[in-house]
Amino acid sequence: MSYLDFDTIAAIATPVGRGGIGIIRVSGQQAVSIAMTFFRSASGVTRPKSHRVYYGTFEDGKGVPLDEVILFYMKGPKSYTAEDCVEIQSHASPVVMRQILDLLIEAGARLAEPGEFTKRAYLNGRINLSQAEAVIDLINARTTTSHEMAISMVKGELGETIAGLRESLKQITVTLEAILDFPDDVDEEIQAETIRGQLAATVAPSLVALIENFDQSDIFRHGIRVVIAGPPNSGKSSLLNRLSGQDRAIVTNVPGTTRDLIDEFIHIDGIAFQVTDTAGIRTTDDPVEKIGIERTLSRIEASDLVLYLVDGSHDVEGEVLSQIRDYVGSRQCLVLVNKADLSPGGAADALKTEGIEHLVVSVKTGEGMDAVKEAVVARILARLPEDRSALVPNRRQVALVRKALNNVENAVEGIDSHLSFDAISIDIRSAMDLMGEILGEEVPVDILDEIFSNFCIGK
Ligand SMILES: Nc1nc2c(c(=O)[nH]1)N(C=O)[C@@H](CNc1ccc(C(=O)N[C@@H](CCC(=O)O)C(=O)O)cc1)CN2
Ligand SMILES: Nc1nc2c(ncn2[C@@H]2O[C@H](COP(=O)(O)OP(=O)(O)OP(=O)(O)O)[C@@H](O)[C@H]2O)c(=O)[nH]1
Ligand SMILES: [Mg+2]
Repeated sequence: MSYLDFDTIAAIATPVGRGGIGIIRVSGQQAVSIAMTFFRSASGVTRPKSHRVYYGTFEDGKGVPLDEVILFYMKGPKSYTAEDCVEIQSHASPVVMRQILDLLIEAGARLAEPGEFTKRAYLNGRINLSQAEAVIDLINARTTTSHEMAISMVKGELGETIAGLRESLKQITVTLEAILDFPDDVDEEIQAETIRGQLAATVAPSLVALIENFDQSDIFRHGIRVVIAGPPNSGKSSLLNRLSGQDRAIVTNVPGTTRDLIDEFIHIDGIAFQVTDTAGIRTTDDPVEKIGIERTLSRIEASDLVLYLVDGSHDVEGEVLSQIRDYVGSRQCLVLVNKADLSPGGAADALKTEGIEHLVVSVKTGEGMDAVKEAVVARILARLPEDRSALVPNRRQVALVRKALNNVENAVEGIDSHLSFDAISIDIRSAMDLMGEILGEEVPVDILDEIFSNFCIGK
């Protein structure tokens, strides 16, 4: 199917609401004739030239101007969709834009589905599927880090790697077929060794690297889960408020104030964190507080990092100390000694004696808070690949990469256990097909629809 077979679509491409300028986009063979039905150029132009902008008015069916607009024409295939594209730039009044869109539809355009412009760029062969998927990640990126990941994909670097892997697998298949066709002409032992080498030393490690990049960067997508924990009254809710810059959680000097989990999303250095304030951990008979403490403990289990806060103006109880020892030994945990503005109790000394590293802070005055943020980021970055622009597949793609790795490992085992070349060839072929599916060459229609339905209308 070529782009000539598609109908002409139109949509508002900019967010709905009042603003400076809004864009209505039209794509397809009839884009120019449909747009020119209502556009009156100030200089009298009736046939716009490609990659030129024209100033004029957009008129309703009766010749009454709706708005002064700019019309921009990109002739296919040199356009976003690789089809003829016309953009009408109007004032961003929802009323005006809606009327322009309605008129375009009256003139023969169809309202575009979510993601349909990008889908056409893909169907018309301008971009591959992983690039199209990256466009949506780019739009949805909430942090500079997830934006970096998406932009490298829009550029198509992941696609190049996958295409390279597929090419290697194809070479191997060709070799295998030659062996099958002319079994007498080749030394099977030597060929099998060569193929094994390629699979184990090149193809498999590349697939493993993609999976590792996904696993390591996955926390960037949903936000890193930080739990603030510690005994009652140590200043946990105050810390949540300080980090989020909002008066989010209730703070009182009554121990046991916080009962439920309180979540806030914050950004530090372009990284998204989900910070959770929790009920102070202590032995209690209060049934409500008990449930709160159970929730604290299970949230700690699911966290990426614990900020364990103690009150520095007091001593630390033995029970608390042993809990800190447990946490520090078994997970990512940063110990904070709070209330540095008050005269010190024994907490910091007790931790020092135990050899437990900690930061001294005052949530109230803000003292030491920059060091806390730095330490949090350092702990997280330590778990990530050095190369922040490393190629990161998305969830759909990594599932296919995992399957392909499985095939490749089967093939290697097959060679080791002297399986027939026929059997090995089946695994290699299926790995090859999976690479094609990542690039979008053999994707079932329902999966395609699902991918593009995650876009917004006009993209
Ligand atoms: N007004 C406007 N701004 C926009 C877009 C758009 O479609 N319209 N974009 C989209 O949403 C993004 C830019 N992306 C684009 C990607 C490719 C092409 C394009 O025409 N590609 C052709 C020709 C390239 C060339 O002239 O060398 C090609 O790749 O063949 C245009 C925009 C962001 N800003
Ligand atoms: N002087 C001083 N007081 C603080 C500091 N941080 C918190 N506080 C006070 O300590 C008390 C307890 O603070 P919260 O933030 O409610 O403590 P919490 O750990 O959430 O307490 P629970 O919810 O009961 O577990 C409040 O009176 C705060 O104003 C600090 O850095 N210095
Ligand atoms: Mg609290």
